Amino acid sequence: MTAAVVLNHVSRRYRGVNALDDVSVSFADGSITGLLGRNGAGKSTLMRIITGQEFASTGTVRVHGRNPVEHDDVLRTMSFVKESQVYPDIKVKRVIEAASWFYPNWDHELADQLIADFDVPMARRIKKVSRGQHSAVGIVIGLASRAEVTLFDEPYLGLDAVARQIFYDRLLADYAEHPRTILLSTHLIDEVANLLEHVVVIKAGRIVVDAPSEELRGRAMTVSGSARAVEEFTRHREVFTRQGIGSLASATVGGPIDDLAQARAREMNLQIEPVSLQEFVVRTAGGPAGADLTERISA
Ligand SMILES: Nc1ncnc2c1ncn2[C@@H]1O[C@H](COP(=O)(O)OP(=O)(O)OP(=O)(O)O)[C@@H](O)[C@H]1O
Repeated sequence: MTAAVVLNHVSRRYRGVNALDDVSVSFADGSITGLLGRNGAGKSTLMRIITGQEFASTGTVRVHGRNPVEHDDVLRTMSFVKESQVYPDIKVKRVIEAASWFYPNWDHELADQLIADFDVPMARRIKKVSRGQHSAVGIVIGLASRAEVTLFDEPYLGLDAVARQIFYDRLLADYAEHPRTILLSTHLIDEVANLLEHVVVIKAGRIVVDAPSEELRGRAMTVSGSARAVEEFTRHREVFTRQGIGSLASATVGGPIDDLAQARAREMNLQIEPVSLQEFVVRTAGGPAGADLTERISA
């Protein structure tokens, strides 16, 4: 698979802050990647650098082989939807119309469908719409632009659960018909877990996980049951966390767990489940509790 976006040894320093620290990563053509990490990890900075809104202090960025800040036509192949987007004080209808002029692959039919789906108030001034409606306008533009590289940075602040599900459904349906490179940064990890083909986790400006989602599913498992059985089963395994209440216990251990061990676990009445993507990210991008797991995966 060819790479649509390639970053090589990119660092971004603000006064006293290393927002990105020697980041080398690529995003494949025709893939949906989750860009995950804690507040302040560097996700937005990475997206701003890819879309030419920010310069890297050092390192190189290429989008389809070219430097986005030097090529206006490369910028038109990218759509960047961010929660903090500021629009001029005009009607929503005009905001969407302006976007349709900018993006060469704009799909009017899809835009109309999304406007109806999200019940976007087209005649209202953009500065007067609700928080969720503001997010919906960004989503309409992000999807209808059908840009070769589409970046969603926490795109749905204020959107209710129904509207978020509509976003996921429309994104998947349109992506299936028109594959492109999609980067999605969000804190609602379990909601998007099934959408993601690839996961990149950033921690304090560094990439600590860069792997296909499928591969992550087996990397850590939770074993639970009687405290004594959990203790015995995990004795010779790598254990990341342990919890216990009375005679019950659970432990997160490194995977995968082979068939023989699975059979043994069943005999001991233990339950084995893969950790959810959200738990996985909490442990890899989190604080001291996740330190061991982080080291293992980034090694
Ligand atoms: N213009 C700026 N000036 C100074 N520091 C900045 C600037 N922009 C970002 N930073 C700092 O760089 C770091 C990374 O910020 P960034 O916005 O990329 O994080 P993020 O992962 O997107 O966080 P969140 O999930 O909260 O949106 C933070 O410590 C932030 O305070």
